[in-house]
Amino acid sequence: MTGLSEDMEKQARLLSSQLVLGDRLVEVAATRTVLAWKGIKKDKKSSEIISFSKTEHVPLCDIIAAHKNHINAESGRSQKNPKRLHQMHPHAFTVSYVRRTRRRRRWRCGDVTFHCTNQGLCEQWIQVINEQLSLFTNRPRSLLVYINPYGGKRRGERVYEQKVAPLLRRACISADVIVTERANHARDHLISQANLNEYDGVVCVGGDGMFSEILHGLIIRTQTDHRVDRDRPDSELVPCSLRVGIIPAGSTDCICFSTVGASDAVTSALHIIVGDSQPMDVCSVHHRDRFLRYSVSLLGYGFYGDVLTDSERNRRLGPARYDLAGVKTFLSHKHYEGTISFLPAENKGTPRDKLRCRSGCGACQHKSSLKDRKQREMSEKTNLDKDGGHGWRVIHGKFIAINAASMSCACPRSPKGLAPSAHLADGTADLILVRRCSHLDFFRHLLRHTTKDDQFDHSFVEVHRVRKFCFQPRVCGPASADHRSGDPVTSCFGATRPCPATGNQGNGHGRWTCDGEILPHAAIRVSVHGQLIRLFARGIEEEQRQQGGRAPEGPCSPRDLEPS
Ligand SMILES: Nc1ncnc2c1ncn2[C@@H]1O[C@H](COP(=O)(O)OP(=O)(O)OP(=O)(O)O)[C@@H](O)[C@H]1O
Repeated sequence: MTGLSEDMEKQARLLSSQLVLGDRLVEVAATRTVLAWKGIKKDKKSSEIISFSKTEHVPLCDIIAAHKNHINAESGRSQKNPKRLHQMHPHAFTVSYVRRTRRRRRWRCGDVTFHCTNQGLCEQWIQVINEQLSLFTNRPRSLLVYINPYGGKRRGERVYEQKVAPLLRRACISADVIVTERANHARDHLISQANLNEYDGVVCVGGDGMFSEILHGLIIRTQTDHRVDRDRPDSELVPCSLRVGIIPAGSTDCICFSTVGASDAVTSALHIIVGDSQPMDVCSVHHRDRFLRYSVSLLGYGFYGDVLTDSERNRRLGPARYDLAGVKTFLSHKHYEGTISFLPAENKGTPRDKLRCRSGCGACQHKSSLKDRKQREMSEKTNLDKDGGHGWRVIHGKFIAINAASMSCACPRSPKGLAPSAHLADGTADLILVRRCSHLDFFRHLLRHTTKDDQFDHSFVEVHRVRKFCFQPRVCGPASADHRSGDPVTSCFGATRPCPATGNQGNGHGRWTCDGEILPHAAIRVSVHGQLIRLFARGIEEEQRQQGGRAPEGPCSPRDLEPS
């Protein structure tokens, strides 16, 4: 194996031989972690080796599969004389692998075809590579796919058939596909019908609304199977065992963008194939002792709740409905009065610490054990503090918006997101309180979501990293006994006489949007459940800039994914 780099030499070689790649003779070696090839140029007359070209290598964890290639001409695009090549080297195999493109964080499938004269050698290569790939136990073999045919621009089925299914077939992953026939079809099927033992993961083809259905289906099914009462706000929820893949095909693909870094079906499919795993926190939302919904991205009261309520009235306008509703809600400039109580997250950084949650994020690595969680619950119960008792803080005020983000909520329009430093899986949410302010000030705050300026650097905005929070809209008449007692949790739901809505001067009830759905109650209680689900994703990768500011092309970076 002359010429291959030293550390490759050190690794146990599985197979090496001289093959033909295009018009070059190459030395090819497969080790336990990498497939490497290096070209040898020969003098045409003497057949003597005159130079070596650069070594190319693909980490084994980025290889999708190796296949016998019957049609040599397929690989003949770059060859001067494919017909002659076919006669001289009639056997060939193609290795498909994941490669980065120059477009931001998008992955594509690359192919490299090697030719040889010997059929046995060709088959040996295919066998060895596929045997090594089968040792990656994190890769799915069987998937349950739900497609929303009406999501976004109604391209879900086409996107799946044209872009995703061929890749899954190439990677030898089987898929049972269900095209949904109504809203909540996927959720109900997961809760009561799907035989989840048959699958290694669930795939959602649609937007954030469709993902929310799958999320609810999986969490509810898991809690039911483990006899957990989800109506109790303090129930310890059991994490879901199946991972979820998101193929973006909706009008809002915020969750896909925030966990993969791109809204691209092929990129998402490749993350599923290589078996990526990204844990994610989930918020449970209750009203009194009644479960309302789960949330993984944004719980928004006031401005965002009003935008969504208005946009729902104009669904026929498609994605443009959000822009229209945004302008209308901004012009109406409503504010709402209420009390927000929250339990701050200690030793978890702050929403303004500028530490971005990126692939391999240190803050999200730690998974707290059941013992840790029990200890924390105990200390929350015993540690009294001056503000509200039991470690809770209480703020009363008039707010234009109250937002709780469990992730950055990045999207192509706001690449840093609503909560730029929020983490995907650290067991906390970032609570953003925008107090009543002038129209112009609110506009400045909104504008900063699209620029590099700090959107929290305003006197009327405050942010807190929290584990739990409650909200109680302003009530008319005397406060209840619970409210007077100063216990923030009971007082959240103690007051029962809401004020009637009074137009745009505040005091009326706003509505909460929970990952794009409107909640039926304004008084809610929210708890963050750390790492309750896992996605086929790896978080947003830092872009490696080359001179000229472009991301490098080539295979994905080797990760510490070793065959087990
Ligand atoms: N077959 C179906 N018919 C009608 N509605 C469906 C169907 N399948 C799923 N849905 C519902 O459609 C809603 C929107 O789906 P999805 O998120 O995929 O698209 P979207 O265009 O991004 O919508 P949104 O922006 O409102 O989330 C989801 O809440 C889901 O419950």
